[in-house]
Amino acid sequence: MNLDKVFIEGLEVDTVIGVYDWERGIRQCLRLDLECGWDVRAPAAGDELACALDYAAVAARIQAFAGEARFQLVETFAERLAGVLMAEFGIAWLRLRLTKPGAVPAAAGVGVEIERGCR
Ligand SMILES: Nc1nc2c(c(=O)[nH]1)N=C([C@H](O)[C@@H](O)CO)CN2
Repeated sequence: MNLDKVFIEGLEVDTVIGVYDWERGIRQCLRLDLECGWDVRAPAAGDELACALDYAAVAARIQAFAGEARFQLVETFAERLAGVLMAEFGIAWLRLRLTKPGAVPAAAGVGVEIERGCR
């Protein structure tokens, strides 16, 4: 079975995120890698944005979500964002990788990767 994807790679957003007191009053960077299952045959056939998954619109929604969010865990951020994107854009399947750079200084990155929905 084919699974076409629309992806956004390395999107950086600022948000309030963290479990410790010192993290509650600052904004930190999260880096997102998102893959969304989306059949591209119809948009490709018509060469029309209307039936495509508009990655610019998805990126703007992620930035707005991050701007409002105040979660403690990256798990919560990922889970809630996945729900918003699936509901608002009609995405049936997605994989979201969330990196919190610098959280563990000795590591290049730490975070979570989740996969939701049906392929
Ligand atoms: N599984 C997780 N572990 C940790 C998280 C998290 O969100 N998920 N967060 C922290 C702290 O906020 C840390 O990032 C501060 O440097 C620790 N562990």
